[in-house]
Amino acid sequence: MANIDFQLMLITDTAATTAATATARPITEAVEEALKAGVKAVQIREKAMSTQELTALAMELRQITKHFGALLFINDRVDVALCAEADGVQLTGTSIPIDAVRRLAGDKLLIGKSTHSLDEAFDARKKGADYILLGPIYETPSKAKYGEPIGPEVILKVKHRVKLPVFAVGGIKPHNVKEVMEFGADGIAVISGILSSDNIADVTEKYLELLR
Ligand SMILES: Cc1ncc(COP(=O)(O)OP(=O)(O)O)c(N)n1
Ligand SMILES: Cc1ncsc1CCOP(=O)(O)O
Ligand SMILES: [Mg+2]
Repeated sequence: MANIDFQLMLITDTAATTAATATARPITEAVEEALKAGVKAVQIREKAMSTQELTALAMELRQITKHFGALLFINDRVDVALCAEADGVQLTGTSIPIDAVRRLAGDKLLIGKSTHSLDEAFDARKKGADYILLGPIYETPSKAKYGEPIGPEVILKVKHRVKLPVFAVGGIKPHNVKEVMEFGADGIAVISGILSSDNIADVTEKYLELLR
């Protein structure tokens, strides 16, 4: 199983990010630009893709991430993660349970869990997750339907009670990286801050600099 030795996870969402003119290009190109700038973990999160499209993208990004020495995670789809020989799977609130994934994948996959509260974080640890995403910390259009963001203070509470790497997600922009890290996050996960930027390389370098 791979090590969780990254601080910045880039999450893909072509539906949300290719609408912006500056980033209207294949997702593989955008991801490659971020990898060139130093990203060491990529999560493919493509809720609207067919299984075949998703598998093809996973295979392609597997080659590219390997070339850059970066980890690859697949949102929700354990089967696709195994097929593509990804490093991990990001389980959501409606995914196969953590213990079932562990039985299926053994130590082939890191298991991340998407969590939105202290209770969910605690539960993820109890059930055997390797790390969690916690959010949405700040307002972000893609999660507006779920109500108010949870705020950065929750990170501190989770870190006190849950012995797992915690990645803050949701509205993480360069100006609030310092805040989430001060509240105890081990790292951050970002979609629009990178993929909607008109200069992916520059903004990626900026995030990485802020995390040093
Ligand atoms: C507050 C909140 N947000 C999102 C969801 C459902 O999605 P989730 O389980 O977080 O999966 P990913 O967004 O990480 O793919 C939820 N249940 N509650
Ligand atoms: C996947 C996810 N989980 C919680 S918020 C979120 C969306 C993050 O997107 P952005 O970085 O654009 O706010
Ligand atoms: Mg989530």
